[in-house]
Amino acid sequence: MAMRITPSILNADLADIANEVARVPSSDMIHFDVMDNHFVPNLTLGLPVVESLKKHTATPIDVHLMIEDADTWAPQYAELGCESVTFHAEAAKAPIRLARELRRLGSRAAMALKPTTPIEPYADIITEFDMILLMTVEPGFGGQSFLDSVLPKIRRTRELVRKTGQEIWIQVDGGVSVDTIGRAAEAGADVFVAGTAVYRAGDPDAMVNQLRDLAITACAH
Ligand SMILES: O=C(CO)[C@@H](O)[C@H](O)COP(=O)(O)O
Ligand SMILES: [Co+2]
Repeated sequence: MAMRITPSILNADLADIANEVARVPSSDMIHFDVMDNHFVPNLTLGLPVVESLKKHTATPIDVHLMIEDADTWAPQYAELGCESVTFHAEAAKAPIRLARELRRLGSRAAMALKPTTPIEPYADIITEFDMILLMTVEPGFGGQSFLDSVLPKIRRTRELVRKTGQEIWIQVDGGVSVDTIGRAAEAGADVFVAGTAVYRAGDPDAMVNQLRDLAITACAH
């Protein structure tokens, strides 16, 4: 199984985003956290910044929308050419319609679940998505500790995905590091967001490659 690493620029120097992205050329995607201070108690960046960043990088953009009105805003990120757009199940009013709209606009469609939101109510609709994001911290801030309590949900989601026979990525986000990525990969994740671990490393690009190698090794066992 391919293992993908997507550094979160939330933890980079936000006054120098284009250069921060250029520091991690080995990344499979760049994770862009959008927060509205309603769905989560924090405020970050939005559409105009993504639009500018798109002109500076060819690396696919993986947008993570932590906003209340996902149905209105998510398609606009797809229209800007973001390769993957993730909205929260807890926020979307019409997740199936929204997923189809994102795909129609040429983006991969993804749905995120907070740590305590179960996957089972969504079992019948996961084929509408290209990726399921299982949060391994409460959304809102970088630099938190990985929640091992989410590992059984990763396993259950991997089993649901296997039964569909489709290639649906399982992403984890929050507290992913050299110490935790193996457990997440072994449980069934194959896309890893890493903010602090990458941007606090002495060599961020070497860290991207190290994390990917650790995930591959863990998955092989
Ligand atoms: O979505 C979020 C936080 O809500 C994440 O994408 C974090 O930005 C990841 O940061 P680390 O936990 O890796 O430091
Ligand atoms: Co995120």
